[in-house]
Amino acid sequence: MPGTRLRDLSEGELLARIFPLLHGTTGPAHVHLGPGDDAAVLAAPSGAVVLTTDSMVRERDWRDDWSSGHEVGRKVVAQNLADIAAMGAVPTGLLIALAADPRTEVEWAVELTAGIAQAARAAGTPVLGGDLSSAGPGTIFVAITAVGDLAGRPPVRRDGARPGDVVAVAGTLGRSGGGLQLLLAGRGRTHLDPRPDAGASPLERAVDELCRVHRTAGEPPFAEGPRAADAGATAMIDVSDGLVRDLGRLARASGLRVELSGRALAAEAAGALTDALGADEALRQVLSGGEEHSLVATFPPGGVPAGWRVLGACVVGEPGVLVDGVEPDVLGWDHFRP
Ligand SMILES: Nc1ncnc2c1ncn2[C@@H]1O[C@H](COP(=O)(O)OP(=O)(O)OP(=O)(O)O)[C@@H](O)[C@H]1O
Ligand SMILES: Cc1ncc(C[n+]2csc(CCOP(=O)(O)O)c2C)c(N)n1
Ligand SMILES: [Mg+2]
Repeated sequence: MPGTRLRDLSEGELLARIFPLLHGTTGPAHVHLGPGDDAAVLAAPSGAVVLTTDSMVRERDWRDDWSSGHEVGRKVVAQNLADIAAMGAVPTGLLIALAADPRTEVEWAVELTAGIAQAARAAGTPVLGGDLSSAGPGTIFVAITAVGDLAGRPPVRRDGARPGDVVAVAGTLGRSGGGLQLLLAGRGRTHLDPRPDAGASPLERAVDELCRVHRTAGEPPFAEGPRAADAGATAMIDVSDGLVRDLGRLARASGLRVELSGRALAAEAAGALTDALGADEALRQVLSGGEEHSLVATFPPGGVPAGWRVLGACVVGEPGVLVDGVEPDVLGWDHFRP
């Protein structure tokens, strides 16, 4: 029913459109009760529950002329699953809250739910329920709460890094931030653009890749969180607001300085990012680009798991992040001081 708006349906009618999309996510045995009652009921396999919430707001976290509802759904799930992974945990369930202007097309809410369900299914995570509310003119607010389980592992916190530990990353850096730069500059690719065909130039393919990561968060390395925990990670965080800003949080919590290698960072900037943005802006995005939800962690020397790339080390010193001994001239994202 394209053109039908939320105000044309009752809450119950909208839920009747949404529930079938979630079928197939609620299979796991630890789900005692899924959506439909006042609350869901989950087993807590290892006696501790990991909880996080992360939301997206139209115009602040996405724009309808760039991203589809489906892409927003995938991205808001990725943000939450990355926070669960960054504790060394695996996700066991998701709750969805949606508040939207009644003029919003029903099709958009259905697409959002389909995107959420696709990402939930890919991660083997049940959608347990949620809430609906209306919002003021133009406003759409999507919040997800994620539940996770540590399977007996101790949580990997931000404050456990020790001098001498190695700093390493799983997943890419700067791609989402690079995509945002391209979209803001009018050089980006939106959900409305056709995808480049096989004959597209390397530049077109690079632009497409960066914008796709911006619109969806790409494929963050969720499974690397528990893997890093098992390998003895001493501290971990997902990169949501930019490498320097998020590592700065880890450094301050742990009371030490993180020294990054300019050479390692230049290697991160090589490829699609440099093809699309040039070397200087590519490096800036590696340092400051958020929303890609890669994982950075600290490991005792010799303990870096295969597939993680070393970026630097922890040393005794004033808490903060330096690149080749110099404080980098980047800020990263802050919602209240963009
Ligand atoms: N409104 C709030 N009320 C209570 N606690 C909050 C609130 N907002 C954030 N926090 C808590 O503050 C801490 C830092 O929040 P922040 O959102 O920066 O972390 P995060 O979830 O890792 O970030 P990101 O969403 O960027 O990955 C978290 O422990 C979070 O639970
Ligand atoms: C329209 C539009 N303008 C700006 C941005 C950039 N942006 C929004 S939130 C965020 C950091 C992560 O947030 P959180 O810490 O809440 O997970 C960034 C880099 C965007 N995505 N869309
Ligand atoms: Mg986080």
